[in-house]
Amino acid sequence: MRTEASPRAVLAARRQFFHDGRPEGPLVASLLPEPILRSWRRCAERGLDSAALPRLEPMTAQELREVAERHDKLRRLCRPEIESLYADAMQTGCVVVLTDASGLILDALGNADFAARAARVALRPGVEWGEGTTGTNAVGTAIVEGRPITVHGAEHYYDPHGILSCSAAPILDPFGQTVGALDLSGPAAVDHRHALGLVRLAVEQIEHRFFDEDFQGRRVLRFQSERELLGTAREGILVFEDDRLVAANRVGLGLVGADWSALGLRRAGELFGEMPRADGTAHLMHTLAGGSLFGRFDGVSSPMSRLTRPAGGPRPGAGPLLRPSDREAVSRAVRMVEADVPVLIRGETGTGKEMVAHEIHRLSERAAGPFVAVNCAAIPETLIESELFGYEDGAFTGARRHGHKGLLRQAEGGVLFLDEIGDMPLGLQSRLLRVLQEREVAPLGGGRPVHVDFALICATHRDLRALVEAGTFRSDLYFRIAHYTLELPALRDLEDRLETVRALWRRLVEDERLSLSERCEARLAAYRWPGNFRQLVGTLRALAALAEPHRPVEAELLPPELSEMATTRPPQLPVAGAMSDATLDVLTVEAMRRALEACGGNVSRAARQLGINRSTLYRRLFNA
Ligand SMILES: Nc1ncnc2c1ncn2[C@@H]1O[C@H](COP(=O)(O)OP(=O)(O)OP(=O)(O)O)[C@@H](O)[C@H]1O
Repeated sequence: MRTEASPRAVLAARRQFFHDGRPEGPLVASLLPEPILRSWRRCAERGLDSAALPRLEPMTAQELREVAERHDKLRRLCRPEIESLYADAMQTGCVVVLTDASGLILDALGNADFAARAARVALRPGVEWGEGTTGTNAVGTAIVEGRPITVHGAEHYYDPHGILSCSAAPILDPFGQTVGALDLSGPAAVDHRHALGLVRLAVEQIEHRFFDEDFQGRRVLRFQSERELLGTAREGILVFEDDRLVAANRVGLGLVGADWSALGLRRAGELFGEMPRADGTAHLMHTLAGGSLFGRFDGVSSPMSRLTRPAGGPRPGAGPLLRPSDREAVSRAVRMVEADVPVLIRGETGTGKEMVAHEIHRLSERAAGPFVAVNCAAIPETLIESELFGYEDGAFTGARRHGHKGLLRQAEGGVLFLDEIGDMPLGLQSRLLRVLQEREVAPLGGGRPVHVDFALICATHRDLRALVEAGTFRSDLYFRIAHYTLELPALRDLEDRLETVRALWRRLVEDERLSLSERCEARLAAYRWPGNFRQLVGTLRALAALAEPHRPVEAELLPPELSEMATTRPPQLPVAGAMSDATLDVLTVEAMRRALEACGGNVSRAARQLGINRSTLYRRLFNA
């Protein structure tokens, strides 16, 4: 990843960037590796002062113990690699560092002399090395960039960190979520040229180990182009359930030319000509793209125990992209949830409210409990009460004559997510308030109140305070649920839209041979995105489906409407009634989207299925 820059060149770039106030100066762009420059820009935009000391909030020993316990599985899975890197670190005067997904150091072991010096710049357990707080550094920047990186000496954002040379790689779980980072750090004065390679290999082993633990007895395909690599950490792994791809490692996705967005969408038959027999022995197999591989299929699917993401997090490969400031807000929200304080998420449609709620749940100590999402605007008013609070046997006749536990009780031990809370009818608001105060639910039909234990996250695109003033939302409920409000900005309000477009592309498209041209990126960044992240993600997925290796997607592929729409009002959904042209249009485009999704993003196949040609499908999806 790192293209070498001499220490002197970095110092010159540093002078120009930080001291001469010329961050766009020619030296900066020509002398610095691109990921470092991107990171400096992000830090500068956040207002971090490179000459100051980073603001640190080390944890108490008790807090650290609790965090370590929470990450017990990650630490256990990483132990063999940490031990072998430790031996190396002792000799080369380094420390091995394991962090969680936010960059919080869980373990730091190695050479005592260097560890003591490193501790002076707070490279020690209990301190967060996320890029947002600690500036450009290998751990934080690897997590933000989603790939391994070395940050050497003066490439660090903060001056005092110039004594370090660090190489880190993010650790991804089998669903493509970053769960931590592994780092090897040593003194900048010493050459650590093998550090990045060692860390990468170690992370490959760790990611491979996830599959021994979580997927016993599942339909796991292990494959490689050479038979000898089967059984090693270099083997590709894909896990199927009901024939659908549900988990993978990076090697496996790379071998079939897919990325994390394939999880949950692609079927085995769309990847391979024929699957090998599930007899645990190696067979020759062929990808649909014409490649030959050796594969071994293990295990059988058990229909009784469905595989769900551990902790019920967001759909694989589609976890939220969080800017450093959002990440901090999410960390605070996690602490709120853990302290049983309700969290309110506010943002326009498509800004990621539900994804962020999932993320808060996933990171919280309630992760092992359920995540129950209720869209208050989607359930008919006549049903919402019984759906939420449940009902006793015999409370209703007909189909609902048998009792129902209710969604509040289904969230027991986990998180209840009330989406569009602003649409909750007033009468129900009083009942909800009572439940929150008394922590008890009384089912309809006169059942005994039952104690409930759930954390509450609410979301809305409305201005709840205005609803309170208008008398349609209870003020006491508002004050109960809005102790901590997390605002998700509209995409058009982000200053770093270009960065966001690039970062999302990197997340969605694992195949590094596919890219967007600069003009295309600029057009995407300039657009207003009335549908926010949802719309941008859909657009990038469509572009990825059209992209060809080593040929950056040109802006010409974007229809002119994309930029024209930027200055117009967002299109209004048609009102119910006669089937207007606009309604037909919406339905047509929806059918196209569904077909594209069903075909795993394969535009040609979706077009064939719909009986239209590829360019029509493409044009219509973009014009939507
Ligand atoms: N931060 C993000 N990173 C990556 N993708 C995102 C992000 N936020 C949203 N998305 C994309 O947008 C889609 C919609 O997100 P989500 O349902 O969380 O939005 P929302 O704000 O709850 O929308 P609505 O108000 O319409 O329910 C997601 O499925 C995902 O593809």
